[in-house]
Amino acid sequence: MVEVSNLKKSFGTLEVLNNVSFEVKKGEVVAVIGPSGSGKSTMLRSLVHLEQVSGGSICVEGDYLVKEGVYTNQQGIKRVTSKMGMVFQHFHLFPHLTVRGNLELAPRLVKGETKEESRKKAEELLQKVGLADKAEVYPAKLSGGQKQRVAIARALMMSPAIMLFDEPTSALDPELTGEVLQVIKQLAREHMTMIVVTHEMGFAREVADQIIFMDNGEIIEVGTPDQLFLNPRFERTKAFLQRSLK
Ligand SMILES: Nc1ncnc2c1ncn2[C@@H]1O[C@H](COP(=O)(O)OP(=O)(O)OP(=O)(O)O)[C@@H](O)[C@H]1O
Repeated sequence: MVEVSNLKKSFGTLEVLNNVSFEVKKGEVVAVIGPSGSGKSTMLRSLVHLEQVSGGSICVEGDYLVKEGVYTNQQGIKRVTSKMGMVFQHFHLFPHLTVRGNLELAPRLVKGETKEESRKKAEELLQKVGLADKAEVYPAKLSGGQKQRVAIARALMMSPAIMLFDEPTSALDPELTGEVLQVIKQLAREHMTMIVVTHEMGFAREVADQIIFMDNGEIIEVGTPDQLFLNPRFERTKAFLQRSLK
């Protein structure tokens, strides 16, 4: 469903992605782990064209965003990026809109949905993330966990084929991470295809079909959670996990 090959990206002289390649199959949950600064966010942001890569290919459902370093046209970029919903560490909600307004804006503007259509969908999704009673509330009145659940519902409003999460719980107090992880787990049970950059090792182990371990702009090891957590062959991941879990 998602094929990434030989991605390259530098910021000035700093090489941040060095020949990153991986594949995500339909319905799969892929967790991306690795030390701070290893290029995880940059890789994820590249998929939705928030970063421009200097080489490599990104193909989603057979549609290329970039092929061997050459980007498709504007229309193609829109088509590919609209297949993906992105959730950021810091929520990025519109502060001047209510929860309902945050959810309904893009479907109305981008997809031309009617008020009735977008309202019905917003109500269903707020129910799904446990915030049916917050539709008329402004983001400032919500906890971090609630804001992130709104951000997830907002991304789902566009009916993406794949959801991307960039450290969705890193900005939350520990007692609020559970409610957000529960929503992501529910999506996994519904076979939503997802790529989740995370420092939550327990979550990665429980939910992911594949774990990608990145370090220094490279994918070092890829495997199932059991392989990465238990098999002595995956030495570098294990050393990282031991440091993280201390
Ligand atoms: N816009 C930018 N300009 C310059 N350097 C950048 C920019 N964005 C990221 N970097 C650098 O690229 C490297 C990779 O950053 P990235 O955020 O992708 O890492 P990460 O693995 O997601 O880290 P973390 O877990 O801390 O979020 C870091 O050295 C970072 O400082």
